[in-house]
Formats: sequence, C-alpha cells, structure tokens
Amino acid sequence: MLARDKSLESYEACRQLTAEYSKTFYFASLLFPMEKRRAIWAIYAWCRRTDELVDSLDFKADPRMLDRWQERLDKIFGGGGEDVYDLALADAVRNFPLEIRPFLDMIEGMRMDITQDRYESWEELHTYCYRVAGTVGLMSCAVMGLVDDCPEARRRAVALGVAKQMTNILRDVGEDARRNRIYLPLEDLRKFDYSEEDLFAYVVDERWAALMEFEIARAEAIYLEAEKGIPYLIPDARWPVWASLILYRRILTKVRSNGYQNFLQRAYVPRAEKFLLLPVAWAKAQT
Ligand SMILES: CC(C)=CCC/C(C)=C/CC/C(C)=C/CC/C(C)=C/[C@@H]1[C@@H](COP(=O)(O)OP(=O)(O)O)[C@]1(C)CC/C=C(\C)CC/C=C(\C)CCC=C(C)C
Ligand SMILES: Nc1ncnc2c1ncn2[C@@H]1O[C@H](COP(=O)(O)OP(=O)(O)OP(=O)(O)O)[C@@H](O)[C@H]1O
Ligand SMILES: [Mn+2]
Repeated sequence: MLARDKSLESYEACRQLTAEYSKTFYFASLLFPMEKRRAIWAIYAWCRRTDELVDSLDFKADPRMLDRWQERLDKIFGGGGEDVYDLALADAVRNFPLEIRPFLDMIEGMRMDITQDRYESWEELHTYCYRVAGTVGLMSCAVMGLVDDCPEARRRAVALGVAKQMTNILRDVGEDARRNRIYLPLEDLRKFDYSEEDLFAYVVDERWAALMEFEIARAEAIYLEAEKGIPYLIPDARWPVWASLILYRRILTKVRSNGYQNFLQRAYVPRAEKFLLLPVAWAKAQT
C-alpha cells in the first residue's frame, strides 16, 4: 500500500483529469462506491494519456514514444511509477485483479493509429476497436467485478467498448477526415458507391445517409450484445454501466436527427437529457 496521503493525492489528480476530459465517464464513475470509483479514475487517466500520446503528435508521432510508454507500464505493474497518475494506477493494480494484457493491447491500438489511416474491412476495423476500446471493457471488469468471470462476460464487455468506439467514429468522421483519417471500412464506402473524394468534400446525400444507417445498425447490434453482459457484473456496477451504455448509444440517435451532418457538427447529448436518462438506466439495472 502506498503511504495514504500520497495515494489520495494521486487519485485526486486522476479524478481531476477525468472530470476535465469526459463529462459522461466522470458522471458514470460517481455512481460507484469510492474504492472502485478511484480505480476507474486511475484507469481513465492512463487511457486518456495513452490516447493523447498519438493524438497530439499526429502524423509526426514517433513509435518510440510508445515503446517508452510500454516500459513505463511495466514499471506500474511492478508497483512503481514516474508521476502521480502512474502511482494511482499502480495502487489500483494492487487492489484489483487487473491484467497487463489489455493495457498492452491498447498501446498496440495506438501503434495502429500511427501507421494506418485507412481500414479496408470491418474485420480490420474491429481489431482496431478492440484494441483502443474493447480493452477498456476488460480493464473495467477487473475493477467492477463479475459474478461469473466467464468468456461470455468478457466478450460482452469487449462488445460494449467496440460499440462505443463505433459510435465515436460515426460522431467524429469530420474531425478525423481533417486529419486524413478514415475509420469507416473502405469496403462499406464502395458498397454504397460513396468515394473517399465524396467524404473529403463532406457530401451528405442519400448514399451517405444509407452508409450511416448501415454503420448505425452495426453499432446498435453490438450494443444489444453488450447489454446481455450486464447481468454478469456485480450488482453495484450495473447502474453506471447501463447509464454509460444508454448515454453513449444516444449519440447515434443524434447523428441521425442531425440529418447525418456529422462533418461539421458534433452530435452530443445535452446535459438535461443525460439526467433524464439516469432513472431509465437505474430501472434497467434492477431487472
Ligand atoms: C463508468 C465507466 C463505464 C468507466 C470506464 C471509463 C474509462 C476507464 C474510460 C477510458 C476511456 C479512454 C480515455 C480510452 C482511450 C481510447 C478512447 C478515446 C476510447 C473511446 C472512449 C470514448 O471517449 P470520449 O467520448 O471521451 O472520446 P473523445 O476523446 O471525446 O472523442 C471510447 C469510445 C472507449 C470507451 C470504452 C469503454 C468505456 C468500455 C465500456 C465497457 C465496460 C464498462 C464493460 C462493461 C461490462 C460488461 C460485462 C457489459
Ligand atoms: N482540457 C481539455 N483539453 C483538451 N481537450 C479537452 C479537454 N477537455 C475536453 N477535451 C476534449 O474536448 C472535446 C469536447 O468534449 P465532448 O463534447 O466530447 O464532451 P465530453 O466532456 O468529452 O463528454 P463525453 O464524455 O460525453 O464525450 C472532447 O474531445 C474532449 O476529449
Ligand atoms: Mn468526449
């Protein structure tokens, strides 16, 4: 155990980082009991910083940064760390059965982001989604706790991450295009006779609408797979996970109601609507 003061200070830094970067996750984290809540902030801080490592450097990203980050991760799992965020995660690793594999896989996902700006198939995109987001599902399970830690529960936890990442991709097509990135599988673009040039010209027409509906349906189906995993979670985790699922899935509805104008407009769920959805999540968690 870390000296108590040091540990509190480390978790406080993670709490602040989570609150600053993500309203939805911060909000959902508050529905957990304190020990789990703090571990989630520590994981969030590590994931966010991993993501920033490639996002901020963009094309000029140096893969050696990730090698260095990976060595640092080994230190964390060895009980140490280089700053307060590392130390908080090291403490969470001591308190919960976190495995290093998902963390390594996420770093691998960030490596993909450096080397790749197009995805040919859904299979390829799925690998990316597992690495950058499905892994968060596995990390979360270790903290939240499963009543039955079976392969099906883990598969469904991964599914929730993948569905959220797909949602993120559909919300951020414009932002990604401006960084010369297309996450939508090129095989799907062809299926709807929509070209890369169309995408860079922000063409919103019936082909784009059909492509969006196809991907929204794919994400919705994965959310349904994920829902069936929630009963495997220890009861106190069900409400927050339902809440995060419902709130994030709602973004898909917004993409649609914005008339698929996701190139220059960011689909989001207004705060009041988030609150209204909380009791819905609570009710779901009771059944
Ligand atoms: C309360 C709760 C659900 C906690 C998990 C919070 C946590 C540790 C999140 C880490 C998120 C993160 C920073 C990941 C780095 C890569 C990344 C950016 C992934 C995307 C997240 C969306 O973030 P955001 O909208 O803020 O993105 P912008 O930067 O604003 O564009 C992702 C879409 C992935 C998120 C994936 C999850 C939270 C996994 C969910 C799965 C579970 C909680 C498992 C539940 C268990 C069962 C059995 C169903
Ligand atoms: N302090 C910050 N510095 C840089 N980027 C930030 C900061 N805070 C938030 N962002 C980014 O600004 C964008 C705007 O936030 P967004 O609309 O996604 O809301 P959010 O707080 O992330 O809520 P949600 O969790 O629902 O996505 C996000 O991409 C987020 O990562
Ligand atoms: Mn966000």
